[in-house]
Amino acid sequence: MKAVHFGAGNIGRGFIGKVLHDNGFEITFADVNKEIIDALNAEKGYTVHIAEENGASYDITGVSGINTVDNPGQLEQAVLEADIITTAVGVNILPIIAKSITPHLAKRLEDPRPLNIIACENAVMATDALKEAITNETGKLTASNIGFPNSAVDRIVPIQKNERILDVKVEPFYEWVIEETEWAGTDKLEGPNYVQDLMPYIERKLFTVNTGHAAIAYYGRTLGYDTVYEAMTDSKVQIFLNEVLAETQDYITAVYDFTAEEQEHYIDKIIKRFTNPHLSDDLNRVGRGVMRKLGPNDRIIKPLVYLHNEGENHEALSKLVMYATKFDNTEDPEQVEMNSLISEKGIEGFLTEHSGLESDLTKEVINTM
Ligand SMILES: NC(=O)C1=CN([C@@H]2O[C@H](COP(=O)(O)OP(=O)(O)OC[C@H]3O[C@@H](n4cnc5c(N)ncnc54)[C@H](O)[C@@H]3O)[C@@H](O)[C@H]2O)C=CC1
Ligand SMILES: O=P(O)(O)OC[C@H]1O[C@](O)(CO)[C@@H](O)[C@@H]1O
Repeated sequence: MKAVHFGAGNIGRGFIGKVLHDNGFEITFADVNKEIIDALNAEKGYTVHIAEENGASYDITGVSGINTVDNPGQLEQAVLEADIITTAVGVNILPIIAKSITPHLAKRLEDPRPLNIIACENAVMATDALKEAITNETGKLTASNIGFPNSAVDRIVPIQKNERILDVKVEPFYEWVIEETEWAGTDKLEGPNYVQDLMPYIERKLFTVNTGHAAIAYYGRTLGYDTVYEAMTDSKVQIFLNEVLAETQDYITAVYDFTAEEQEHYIDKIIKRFTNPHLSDDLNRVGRGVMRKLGPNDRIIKPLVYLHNEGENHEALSKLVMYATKFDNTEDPEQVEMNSLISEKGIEGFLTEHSGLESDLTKEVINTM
């Protein structure tokens, strides 16, 4: 069984690569990072270290790399042989990945073996976005051997520097939930959970793990912290995190069938993950892509707008919007763009135009500070 995985970064190597390897796949990583691809081709393997006391280490073998900048032609053979294509590149990059896959797809689909294509990104229904970008180029795909399951991926993998460039340290917890209805073929992966309806799982994850993380990053930075672990030692951050997650709990339990008790249990588990002393996770990583994170369907604005419309408490999420607009990671191009939009249009103009907030909610958000 062969896999092509786009994005040989932290999640690619540390999470998706490990699951595919454990399922017996030979993995070809496709990436624009020459150093990583050269190392994959030289080493043919790497080690995943679990970040806990006496944590285990797992050798991932049978891997290779394609540099999609220097050798895009090598993708053809890899796609033709693939049983699965996955991505972990960042949701904004998916249209570029679509352009890499599309030229080889028709020929691959003449082969009756099932092909599943799955985007493993932090966004609601990211595979749908990848599928749309692909079908914009190919027109409607009628082959019955192709599946585009959406998925939710959850494993904290900080930016890190290791002695061996490919090795990667990951938290012990992981969850990969896949949309069963869209899966092509009968051979499923061991490890992921397959569900009929993904929305409850993806929104619960995005609006708990990722909203919570955003709260630590954006508020923690205003208090001068650099890492999640440091910020979580401050009771002000803990209190704010609890307030934010109580609000998103109201969203999750109102919109889906999770009970308050189930959600509280889920939150407890996640807060423990945020205080893992064996991981050092930079607030700049957790807060990266600030414009994406302030988008209408992302982790802050969607639950905020819902709670506002329902007349429910949304004060902590409103403050979180303001902390996000004050983030200061000028190495992130999205931060630079946001700063320039805010100086041109003001916070009010930015939140109305970019986040899609109605003017009454925009005013309310601004007045929380
Ligand atoms: N790190 C984490 O804890 C988690 C990250 N995610 C999501 O996983 C995705 C990847 O995140 P990370 O692995 O942390 O990022 P990363 O920055 O470590 O890896 C992304 C990789 O994609 C590559 N890439 C960029 N443009 C590309 C292109 N055009 N073609 C091929 N490769 C390209 C980069 O060179 C890099 O190696 C993101 O959507 C993120 O939101 C999801 C859950 C956890
Ligand atoms: O990867 P993104 O969407 O930029 O956001 C970082 C978030 O994703 C994670 O990497 C994993 O879920 C979290 O650490 C964090 O909440």
